[in-house]
Formats: sequence, C-alpha cells, structure tokens
Amino acid sequence: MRIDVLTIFPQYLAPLELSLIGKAQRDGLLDVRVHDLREFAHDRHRTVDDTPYGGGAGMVMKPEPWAAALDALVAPAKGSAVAVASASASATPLLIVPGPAGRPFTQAFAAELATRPWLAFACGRYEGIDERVYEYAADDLGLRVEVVSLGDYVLNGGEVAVLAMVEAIARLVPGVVGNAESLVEESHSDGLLEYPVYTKPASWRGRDVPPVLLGGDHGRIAAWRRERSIERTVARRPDLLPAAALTGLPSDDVEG
Ligand SMILES: Nc1ccccc1-c1cnco1
Repeated sequence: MRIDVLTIFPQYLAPLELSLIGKAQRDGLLDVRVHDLREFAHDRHRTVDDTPYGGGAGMVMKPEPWAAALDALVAPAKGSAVAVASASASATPLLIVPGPAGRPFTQAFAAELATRPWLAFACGRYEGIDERVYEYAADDLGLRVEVVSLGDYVLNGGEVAVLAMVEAIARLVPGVVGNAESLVEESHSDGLLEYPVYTKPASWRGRDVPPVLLGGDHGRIAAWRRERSIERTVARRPDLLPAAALTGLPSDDVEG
C-alpha cells in the first residue's frame, strides 16, 4: 500500500517512521510519502492561507497550493505507461481529508481502506481548506474524496487524525501485524468492546485473576470473555449493541 500525506507540518508525521509502521515501510509493505504543502506555494512567502470570503475569524487554506500538490501527486500516475499497463495498480489514490464535518472513522471503514492500493491524506489547518479544492479533486482529477472525522471534537489540524487513521488502517494490511490472530479479538472486531485481560502474577496486592482463566477450559474461558465483552459494551457503549450479533448472553452459571 502506498500512503501519501500532504501537510504544512511534515514533522508531525515523523512517528510514522517508528514501530510497526516504520517496520512495515522497511519490509516494503507500506510506501509512506510525506509532502510539505509549502513546496507547492510558489509566491515569495510560500503563502498557504488567506482571509475568508464573507468575513469571520481565522484563515482559510488557499486552493492554489493544494491543486498544485494534488496535480503533482496524480499526474505522474495518470496516463503513465506503467499505470496504464499494470491494470492492477491504482492510477489514482482515494483522497481522505480529516475534518470535523466528516463521516465517522470506524473499524469497518479502516478495514475497507486497508484493501486499497493507494491512499492520500490531505491535512487541513486553520478554518479549513477552500471548498473548491474538494470539487477540483473530484471533478477535475477524478478522485474519490472522503471527509472523515475521528469524533465530535475539534483539533487544530488533520495531522493527529492522520496518525491515528494510518495506524488503524496499516495494522490491517496483511503482514504488518506479525500475529494476525491478535487482530481477531479486539474491540470493535465483533462489534463489541474487548474483554478485560490479565497476566502474571495470578495474585497481586490482594487482587486475584478470575479463576476461570487459570483453569484451561477454553470453552468456559471463551464464554466468560464473551460475557465480559457484552457487560462492558452495555456499560460503556450501549449504542453498539443493536449492530452486534448478540449470541451467548451473560448467564450466572460461569463464575468469574
Ligand atoms: N477538528 C479537526 C480539524 C482539522 C482536521 C480534522 C479535525 C477532526 C477530525 N476528527 C475530528 O476533528
């Protein structure tokens, strides 16, 4: 998977060189390219923002640098001999723009994005990006554009959201997470929140690990874990329950 990030703060994306994502790049599973938007601002001061038409506080990101950056991103791929010849290669990326007015970013959406060969992230700042950039990307460059929100809160820019999304997406790319089994039982993988986990020592400051987990009966352990997941989801995220295919509701016959 190729991942491009357009930002005025490329250093913000330095963490993508670390840990799992960094290793995946070194292993050739990910090709992450961070681009400084100011390199596409061609006036003397490399201006990327200006005051909003219609008045109001703050600044809006100018369309010209974004259009130049997007052109540079997709032009080489569009129509190039390589792209045309290898039908499997995606000639254009899916453009993801983090924003508070976007569709919710969910595990299901991350899984969909993890199947894409090429993603591009546009990090807005200030009061946002001139609306004509979204139109240009879709209408002139033929890109699918998705505005995506991490939640109902306000950030200063898209970079932090991109770090979160890239981690959530990249870890689902085959080979990135060493033990794919660990992806199976996670929060949201079955529509529920994950069960509580324990490790050694079995007794710690007067608190014991639930005996069922020490017994080795995998059926009883699975049932206990399912009950704890449902309990936790009811307590913390009841909104998830309607979509979760609930079987094996909590019963009293499995002690903790
Ligand atoms: N508030 C923001 C400002 C700029 C870019 C993204 C966001 C965002 C993303 N998810 C929630 O907020």
